[in-house]
Amino acid sequence: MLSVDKITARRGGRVVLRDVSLALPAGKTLIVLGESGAGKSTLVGAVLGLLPLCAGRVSWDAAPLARGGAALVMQEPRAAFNPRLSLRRSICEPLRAKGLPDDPARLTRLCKGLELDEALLDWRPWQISIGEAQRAGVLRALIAAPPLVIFDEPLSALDAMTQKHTARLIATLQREEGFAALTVTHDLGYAAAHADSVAVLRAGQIEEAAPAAQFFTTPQSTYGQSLVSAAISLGALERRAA
Ligand SMILES: Nc1ncnc2c1ncn2[C@@H]1O[C@H](COP(=O)(O)OP(=O)(O)OP(=O)(O)O)[C@@H](O)[C@H]1O
Repeated sequence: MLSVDKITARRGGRVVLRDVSLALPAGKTLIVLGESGAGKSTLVGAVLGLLPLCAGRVSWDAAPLARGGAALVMQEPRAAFNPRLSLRRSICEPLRAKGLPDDPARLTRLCKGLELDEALLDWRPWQISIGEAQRAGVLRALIAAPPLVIFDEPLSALDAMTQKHTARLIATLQREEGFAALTVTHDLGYAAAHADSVAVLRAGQIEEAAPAAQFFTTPQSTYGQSLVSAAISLGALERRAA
């Protein structure tokens, strides 16, 4: 279980996360919603241990989150890859970082799950489509079987059809692999379809945290209510309503 306990973090001398607490059980999906500048990327950096904390603690099963214990899937699919290296080389890098041998059987299984032609792995990242690069990024995140995967706006660079397809593949793999997913997004439709729980971040603080079913039917905070009603009027919550 991921526990984020009252963390406070600064950027450029300014406090941009204050007293943030979150809990995410193994195998579940917690979606953090928030407008631009709310502190979502800072939260991701803090959970990954990339930013020093002014206060608080991030732990997995009550111990500090180990190096390699969390993997990141970034918004810009090709950013995860060194353009000079084959995808295969970059994808297997998390195994090498953990001192593990390459695992061709697992690579083949994950490629199948992500509907990614394994032959593409010998190409460079700029030679494949954005949708393929995004799935290759998910493959790289999962290859060393981290207990926690952080998705930072994972689908926003994709067109609507590719978004739906990739989201479905990720959800199936999550059921098979059992990783916890911490996903930050602006996309309430995605959150309604995939979250077990939701946290709303606003100006660096948690405005509301609730099980997804509760949040989308009876949001408690004024900001949560405005998010849900805006999403309903834009038709982004159709799937949950259906
Ligand atoms: N390196 C930095 N130096 C100073 N301030 C920063 C730095 N990085 C981020 N900030 C500020 O911290 C606040 C939170 O930024 P953050 O990137 O975490 O927000 P976000 O919710 O991820 O936004 P977006 O959705 O636009 O990516 C913002 O006000 C931002 O301007």
